[in-house]
Amino acid sequence: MATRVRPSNKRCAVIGGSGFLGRHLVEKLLDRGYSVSVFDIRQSYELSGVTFHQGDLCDKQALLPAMKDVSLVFHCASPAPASDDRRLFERVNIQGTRTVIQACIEAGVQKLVLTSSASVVFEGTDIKNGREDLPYAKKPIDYYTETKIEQEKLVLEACDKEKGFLTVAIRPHGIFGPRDPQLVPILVDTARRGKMKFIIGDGTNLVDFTFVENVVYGHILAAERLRSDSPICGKPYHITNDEPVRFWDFMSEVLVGLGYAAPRYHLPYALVYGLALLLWLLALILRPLVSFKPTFTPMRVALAGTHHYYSCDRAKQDLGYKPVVSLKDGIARTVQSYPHLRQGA
Ligand SMILES: NC(=O)C1=CN([C@@H]2O[C@H](COP(=O)(O)OP(=O)(O)OC[C@H]3O[C@@H](n4cnc5c(N)ncnc54)[C@H](OP(=O)(O)O)[C@@H]3O)[C@@H](O)[C@H]2O)C=CC1
Ligand SMILES: CC(C)CCC[C@@H](C)[C@H]1CC[C@H]2C3=C(CC[C@]12C)[C@@]1(C)CCC(=O)C[C@@H]1CC3
Repeated sequence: MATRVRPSNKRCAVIGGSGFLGRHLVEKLLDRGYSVSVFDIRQSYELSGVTFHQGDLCDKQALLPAMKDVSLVFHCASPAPASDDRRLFERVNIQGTRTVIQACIEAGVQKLVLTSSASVVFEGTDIKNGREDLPYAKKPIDYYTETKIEQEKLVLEACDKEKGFLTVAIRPHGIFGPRDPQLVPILVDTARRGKMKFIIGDGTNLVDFTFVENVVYGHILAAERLRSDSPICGKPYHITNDEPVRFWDFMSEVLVGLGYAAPRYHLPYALVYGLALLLWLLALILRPLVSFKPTFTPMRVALAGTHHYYSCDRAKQDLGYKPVVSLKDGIARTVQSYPHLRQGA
């Protein structure tokens, strides 16, 4: 009878490892002596110590080779939140995550770490220092978040100490850093089109923005602390910079760092939200005839005009988490990493 190779605890797989967070995670895992197999729908780089497997995570047969002899899997793949494609979110984030769980169990993987999102509890109204025991949003802000909720439930419910399959979910919020494809590029694009002049509301709302290396650190701590005798099995953890900041101060610092003017004029929140809703409806109705994507979607307006920051006390206590890069340094490193997005470049 063929003996089964015992998976090395320094061999792991990163699903979504070609993406923004995934690639930072892969780089840190290599630094810490892991060998990594990446599974992603695209291959965006080459790196020694990394084996790439290209495929759709909804396809179990494609996933299995990436999990061979692997004891630990990170799942940080998702379609981009900006997409409005409900069926795609359902297929990848819900059905695909079921497939990932089945593949893990079949391949003998012992630990699964999911990248969820703090937004699973956000309904577009203020959250101040929200803890993990807040209920899931009954009215999530968009399809993306709706499917992130189902995805998190699936992964946490799959945790089974008896069977030796352990799971945990990391809930980051507003990830930023070098190579981020959405926050800074969208901000700069909005500024270049002259639309970044206005502050929505009074500008005092506090929000978490989390430097990508802190998010990576939270994932690795969770993976390394995930044992059948640890309190973290089957639980979600907020990972933030633990420095809530005024949304508009953060945006202004990034904009000014890149040579653009900071927004100055205030507009009432209700007015902008109403207009964004109207535009969104119009875009929906006209979709068969013309396709346009409004910059200020109701989701973005809600994120820009309300308080939403989260306590990471549970991560501090159970994981020994503490941010490794301050917000100030994170912003400086991010701004430096985008020379091509500077004003006049
Ligand atoms: N960015 C943020 O602020 C936050 C992100 N998150 C979560 O963090 C995770 C990583 O996000 P981020 O790095 O920003 O996103 P990215 O889009 O940069 O990375 C996701 C990766 O997954 C890939 N992917 C998408 N669909 C599939 C599929 N069917 N099969 C295999 N791979 C697929 C993407 O490919 P392609 O690009 O071709 O689609 C991409 O390479 C996600 O789960 C997201 O929900 C949570 C909170 C905040
Ligand atoms: C046009 C402007 C008013 C604002 C531009 C910045 C936004 C693109 C970002 C500000 C907060 C970000 C955020 C996310 C995406 C990018 C922002 C809207 C997420 C929705 C990404 C996915 C998540 O899971 C939650 C994030 C919350 C914060």
